[in-house]
Amino acid sequence: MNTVLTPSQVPLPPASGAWQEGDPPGRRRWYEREKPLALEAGGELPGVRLAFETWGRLAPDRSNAVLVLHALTGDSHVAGPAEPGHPTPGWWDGIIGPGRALDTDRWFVVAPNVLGGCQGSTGPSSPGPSGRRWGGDFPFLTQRDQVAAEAGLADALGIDRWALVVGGSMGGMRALEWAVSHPERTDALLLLATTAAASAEQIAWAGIQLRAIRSDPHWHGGHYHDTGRGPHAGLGLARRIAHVTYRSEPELQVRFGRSPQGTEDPHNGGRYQVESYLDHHAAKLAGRFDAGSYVTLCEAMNSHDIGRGRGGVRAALRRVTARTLVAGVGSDRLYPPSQQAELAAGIPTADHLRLIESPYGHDGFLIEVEQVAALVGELVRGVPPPSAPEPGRHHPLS
Ligand SMILES: CC(=O)SCCNC(=O)CCNC(=O)[C@H](O)C(C)(C)COP(=O)(O)OP(=O)(O)OC[C@H]1O[C@@H](n2cnc3c(N)ncnc32)[C@H](O)[C@@H]1OP(=O)(O)O
Ligand SMILES: N[C@@H](CCO)C(=O)O
Repeated sequence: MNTVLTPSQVPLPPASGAWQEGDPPGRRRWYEREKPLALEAGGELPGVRLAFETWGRLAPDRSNAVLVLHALTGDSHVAGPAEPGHPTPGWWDGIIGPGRALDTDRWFVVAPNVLGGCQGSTGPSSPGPSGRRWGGDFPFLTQRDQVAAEAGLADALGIDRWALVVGGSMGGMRALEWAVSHPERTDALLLLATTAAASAEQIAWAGIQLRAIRSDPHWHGGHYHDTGRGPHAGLGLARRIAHVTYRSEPELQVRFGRSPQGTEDPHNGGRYQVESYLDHHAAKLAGRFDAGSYVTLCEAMNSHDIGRGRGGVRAALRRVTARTLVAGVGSDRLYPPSQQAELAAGIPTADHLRLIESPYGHDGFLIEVEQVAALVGELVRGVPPPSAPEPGRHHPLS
């Protein structure tokens, strides 16, 4: 039987870049899959566990469930204050909560940490079948495998269909996969700054980052978790490269220009401000994220092609029946709005393409909370209220 565990029932949290054995689990709970997960590329993954968080209460008719799917280095902590295991407030805190766009007096919001990740879900830093960490033996995953694991979580929660599935960037890939592989379980869909298939340039940027990590002498083919050292330099380099692609050229120019960092002299071994900024983001990620997970997730993103084995992208998009909004960020150079235009044109139930106005580039979908909240509001407006929970009785999952 698939099980859902509360923090006090969790026997051994998997170690990871951010969260080590013995760390307090915060408000996370865990779904444990009974059977191994059959993987798209062949083989299977045993011992699948997904960390997830929920907000609000599931209605008795289970009609008010919303699935929120995070991007590459995000996690299940979408809303709420900093807490044990999550040193920062939720990454979309302004969108989820009482009176907010996803009003938790009305909606039951579920956010899992992705399969292959390092914030409580099974990934390369988790113990494998031998009891040792998977490391470099962790299997290759696709977005479809990740969604298959999430479908198991939905089953365990008793959620037959999502009133809304929301995701940006990598989360948008999984949201789209939900709507294509489970149209009968996806009533509405919000796709932000994402694509139907990873493009050559996206694969190229991720490929360079993978090279950086694998070139680190502490990578050891992915088997570094018990060496006491990790490929932090490689991961930091990968984050620097990625972060430039996440922001826009005008933003970097206006914000940093040619300024030196403090009293440092770039003509004499010192750094420019923008270099210091990237150093900061590199160190921050290396301190909170597992390099093996980064590799697994980047490879899964590179594999993303919604049309694979489905007669191509156009045929796959025609399977979507959810009421859909697609939005891009005007200044996004990594996931350019032309990719979202393809989605909006190809999904029969999609409204016209929306553009988030932002100088921040791809990260605009994380930063422009008010505009994202307006899009969520547009999708959920008009949905009849779910049946109210009986006074004094809480659903066991809420
Ligand atoms: C720790 C966690 O659990 S994070 C939560 C999960 N993570 C995610 O969801 C990933 C998604 N999030 C992100 O990618 C990012 O955090 C974003 C997009 C939300 C950040 O966007 P912004 O708010 O615009 O941050 P910005 O790019 O301006 O960076 C600010 C940081 O740069 C630092 N900084 C700014 N200029 C400089 C400089 N010249 N030198 C060094 N550091 C600098 C700031 O001090 C600040 O540091 P802090 O974040 O440690 O407080
Ligand atoms: N900066 C974000 C967006 C990636 O698409 C992240 O690190 O998850």
